Order: sequence, then structure tokens, then C-alpha cells
Amino acid sequence: MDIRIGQGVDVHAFSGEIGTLKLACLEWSDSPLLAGHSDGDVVAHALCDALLSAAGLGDLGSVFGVDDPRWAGASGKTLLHEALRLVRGARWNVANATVQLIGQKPRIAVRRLEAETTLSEIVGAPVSFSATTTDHLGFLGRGEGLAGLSTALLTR
Ligand SMILES: Nc1ccn([C@@H]2O[C@H](COP(=O)(O)O)[C@@H](O)[C@H]2O)c(=O)n1
Ligand SMILES: C[C@@]1(CO)OP(=O)(O)OP(=O)(O)OC[C@H]1O
Repeated sequence: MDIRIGQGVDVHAFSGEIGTLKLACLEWSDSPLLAGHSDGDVVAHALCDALLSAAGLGDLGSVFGVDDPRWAGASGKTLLHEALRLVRGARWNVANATVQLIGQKPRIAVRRLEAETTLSEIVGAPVSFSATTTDHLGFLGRGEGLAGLSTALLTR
């Protein structure tokens, strides 16, 4: 059996607006919004990068571009479905994946299991979701944006 591991990192700045944040393919109301060409979902994007990296298929920019109108405002779920289509097209199966959010807010603890269920359903394999702050250190700690870190394991 072939096994491949991949990692992904994504960071987006907050836009300065308040509204319904898209994060981990869930909606978080009354939250600072992330800037981005798509919906800026750093959790979904980090997961896409980990899946693409494990399959040797490049990264978000090489697959989706950075300003392609087809992906303007695209949801994390849409990008994940497309990344998974490519991964499966290259004959890889997802064994499992992990994603960690880094940031002070939103506090994800009360919705952590909901996010895991949602991401696992989209990916079709177990996805663990966790979060950490930076104890207010650095740009994430100052609340200037959010980061996602992900690993993915593929088999065939
Ligand atoms: N955005 C976040 C960040 C953290 N959590 C939860 O808090 C725990 C403690 O975080 P520290 O950075 O202070 O170690 C962390 O393990 C998460 O359970 C959260 O829910 N949302
Ligand atoms: C996802 C894409 C799609 O245009 O846009 P952004 O929302 O800016 O996200 P980023 O993580 O910077 O990756 C680049 C792009 O592929």
C-alpha cells in the first residue's frame, strides 16, 4: 500500500467588517470577517492544501489561481470538493486529516464536534478539528486575522 502525508497552512487577515464568518465550513454570526478572494475560510483552505500536497498536486494557488473569477467568493466546501475530486482522480483515498485553528476568536470549543462532523462528511474520512490561541502574542494574538494548519494522510 502507498501512503502519503501532506501539510497545509493558510492565513487570512480580518477585513474590518462584522458579519457571518465562514470558518470550518460553518457560519459564525456577529463575527469579524476574513478578507479573501474566496470566502477566506482558513480551516478549509489549510485542509485543501494538505490534501493537494499529500497527493503531489500542488497547492491552492496552482490549482485555483489567486484571482480567478470562477472562485470569487467560493465557499470552503466548494474548494474542498474540487480538491477532493482531483485527489481521487489521482487514485488517492483520504485516510484521515487534522486541522487546527490559531486565533483568539471565535472560540470554537462549543462547536468543535459540529465542525468535525461537517468536515468529515465533506472529506469522507475522519477530520479532527482543534484550536489554540497564541496567548495574545503576535498578529494572531492581536486579533489581526486567523490561521489554519492541517495534515492529511492518503492511501492507495
Ligand atoms: N479560538 C479558540 C482557541 C482556543 N480554544 C480552546 O481553548 C483551549 C486553550 O487554548 P490556549 O491557546 O489558551 O491553550 C484550546 O485547547 C481550545 O480548546 C477555542 O475553543 N477556540
Ligand atoms: C482560495 C483562493 C481562490 O482564489 O482565494 P483566497 O480566498 O484569497 O484564499 P488563499 O488562501 O489566499 O488562496 C488563494 C486562492 O486560491
